[in-house]
Amino acid sequence: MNAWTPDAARSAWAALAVALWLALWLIPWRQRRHGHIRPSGGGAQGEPILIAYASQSGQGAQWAERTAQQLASQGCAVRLLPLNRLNGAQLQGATRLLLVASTTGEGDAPDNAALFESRLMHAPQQLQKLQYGLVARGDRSYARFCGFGRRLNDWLQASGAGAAFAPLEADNDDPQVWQAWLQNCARFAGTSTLKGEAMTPAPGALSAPQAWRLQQRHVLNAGSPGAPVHHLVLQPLDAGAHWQAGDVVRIHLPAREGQAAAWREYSLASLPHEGRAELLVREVHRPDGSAGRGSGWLCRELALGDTLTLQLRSNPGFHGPAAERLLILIGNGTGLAGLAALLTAREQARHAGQAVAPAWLMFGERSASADRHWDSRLQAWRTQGLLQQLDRAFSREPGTAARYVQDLIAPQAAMLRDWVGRGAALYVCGQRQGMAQSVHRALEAVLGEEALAQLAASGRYRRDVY
Ligand SMILES: Cc1cc2nc3c(=O)[nH]c(=O)nc-3n(C[C@H](O)[C@H](O)[C@H](O)COP(=O)(O)O)c2cc1C
Repeated sequence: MNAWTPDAARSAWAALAVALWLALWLIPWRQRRHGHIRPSGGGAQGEPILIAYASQSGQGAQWAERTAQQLASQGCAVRLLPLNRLNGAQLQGATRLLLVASTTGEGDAPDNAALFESRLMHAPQQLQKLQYGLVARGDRSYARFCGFGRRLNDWLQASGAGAAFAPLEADNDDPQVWQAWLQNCARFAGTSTLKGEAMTPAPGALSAPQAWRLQQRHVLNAGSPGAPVHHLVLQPLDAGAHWQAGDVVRIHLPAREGQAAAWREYSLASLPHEGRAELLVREVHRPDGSAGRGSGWLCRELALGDTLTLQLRSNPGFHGPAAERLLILIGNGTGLAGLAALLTAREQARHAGQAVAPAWLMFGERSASADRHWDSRLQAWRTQGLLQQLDRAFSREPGTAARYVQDLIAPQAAMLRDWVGRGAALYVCGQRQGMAQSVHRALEAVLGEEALAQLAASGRYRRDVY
């Protein structure tokens, strides 16, 4: 379970967006206080219904937002917030709570709910006054389907809260579960039946499956003590593939003997104007020596020229800040792909004549001689001034030279504070366990827990970790 602040960046972004939307369209500004959303008709009395969400890539946050919009349009007072924003005292005082709980990792809580889980869910609380409704969201191809939502429901039950309706489980955006959820929420709120707007993915959230071809593949880190990292270049067979920096690709792994078809996600390192998709894929070797399903297929089995099926997935939680904002990028291993996309976007912005603020990259790998992935690319960005500062840490160097990426943070505390003081955004990409947790702690030590939480809440601290 990763450590995290009360406000995970991507869901905070979604919360800000919906708060703005609601402020503009649903309610007079003077009726909005401390996140409480009261209907313009003035029909609802008493405490607003809390709508809390746990969402990593934003789909669950969208469910919560649309639920809030629908209830507000029916005259209910609602308050929308990421789960980390709820503390024990608020919960004990609350009477009505709706929860949208997605799962990430291996049955884990999303970043914007992890703190809630670690602070509150280790033991039952006194929640006898609370009535709640819950929809758990996940993907049935994962072993721990809806793992976090199920744990949350078990804990609410153990804490004496009353389920207003049987908890629902949705395989991604399952439209039937969405309809059932909306109807249950309407009954829970005591409003007339809600409209049941179809929960199709947001425009562009997930593209239709497309055929692409494997054009190039080579190992970037020959001689590394780590597993091989492959640089893959894919070419679309048809025109019209669109994505932006921060987005991910979902690759279809065909069914084969004893194994159903599956999907695997990878960060896109390139942008569509380059006419190709670049990925970094590290070979996974299981303890029994066999190859990981996705990496084995992509790095070993697929031949150059072969076609594959993929979908492009919008990942708004990791879309870059405005080009004129200072940018601090932190990551390790194949996380460089997601960070490189953000730098490529800045390079493109500069070519388009926009003012671009400098970036600073802190990157961790194992070997100083073998693991300088994409060094020439990084050096070119330095020469262009896009990358003002490049710091690398290598963990398998002899003696005191061995450092992890998180070890780069404390020695540069003054510069980091200065950049953040001048408005820098922090983007972290790579390994969740280990790297992202340690980087988070190091950033907290330098910037302060509260300040980092504020950065997350305002969308200036974002992570794409796996
Ligand atoms: C890296 C990753 C790990 C995931 N792990 C799980 C899991 O363990 N169990 C599960 O049911 N779903 C899992 N999912 C599926 C997500 O729960 C599902 O895609 C959901 O729609 C994401 O919702 P969100 O956008 O609110 O985060 C995972 C998805 C990703 C990208």
